[in-house]
Amino acid sequence: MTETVLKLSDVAYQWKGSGGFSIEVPRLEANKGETILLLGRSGSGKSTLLSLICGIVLPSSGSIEIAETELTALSRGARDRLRAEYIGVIFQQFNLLPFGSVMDNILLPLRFAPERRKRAGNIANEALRFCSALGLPDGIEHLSAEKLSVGQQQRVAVARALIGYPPLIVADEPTSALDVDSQAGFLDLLFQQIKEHGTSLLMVSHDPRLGEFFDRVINMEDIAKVGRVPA
Ligand SMILES: Nc1ncnc2c1ncn2[C@@H]1O[C@H](COP(=O)(O)OP(=O)(O)OP(=O)(O)O)[C@@H](O)[C@H]1O
Repeated sequence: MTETVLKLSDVAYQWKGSGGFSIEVPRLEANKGETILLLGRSGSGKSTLLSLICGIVLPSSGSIEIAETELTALSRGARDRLRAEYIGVIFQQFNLLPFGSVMDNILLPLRFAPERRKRAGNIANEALRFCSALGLPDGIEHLSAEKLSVGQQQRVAVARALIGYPPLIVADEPTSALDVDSQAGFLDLLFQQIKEHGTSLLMVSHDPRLGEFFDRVINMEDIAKVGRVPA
């Protein structure tokens, strides 16, 4: 039987306030090991959908299951723990702690996720293994994140998302700052790592050219109905 890592049914959400953006997603699923590119124009609700999937905001109705756990039934603290255990997140701006070392940054999600920490084994060795697999230079683990180039920050963000092998990686336009060649190189590295571990990937972009790298391409307009709450 196919394992479902992510399952949304009849999800509805609206940002507060008059004229607030509203979104309805009848159905979205990701299977174990599946890579999905979610395409949509600016303002189509891609980041809002990722915030729902990550449990940062709660839908007003509907169901969101992560690794077969119903996210909407959990308290805020329990949702944060679920996210830390089961989802590796790569943000658009990478969100590294600027004064933390590369090692601190990579190990950060494990602080809040005891199971994931256990899965990672020897965590310092794992962090170094990811640095090397992602083409980062030896010794970089001691540098503070603010001293890194954009490309290096991006690789550290990937190592941080992958450590401890969460079953789902959620990435919000991680290639938007890169030229086309660097984008392909970045996706190669990311895919090598996730394919080895049967990790699922949901990546958001507005660039349809990236579609060839993914098992499935989904357009926001095909899965979501969006609008504005009348003022
Ligand atoms: N924190 C927030 N508070 C209120 N409204 C918000 C908030 N974040 C997003 N929105 C609303 O949701 C709409 C959709 O934004 P969202 O960031 O989800 O789209 P997107 O498809 O990710 O866009 P982009 O490609 O430009 O990042 C926006 O037009 C905005 O009005």
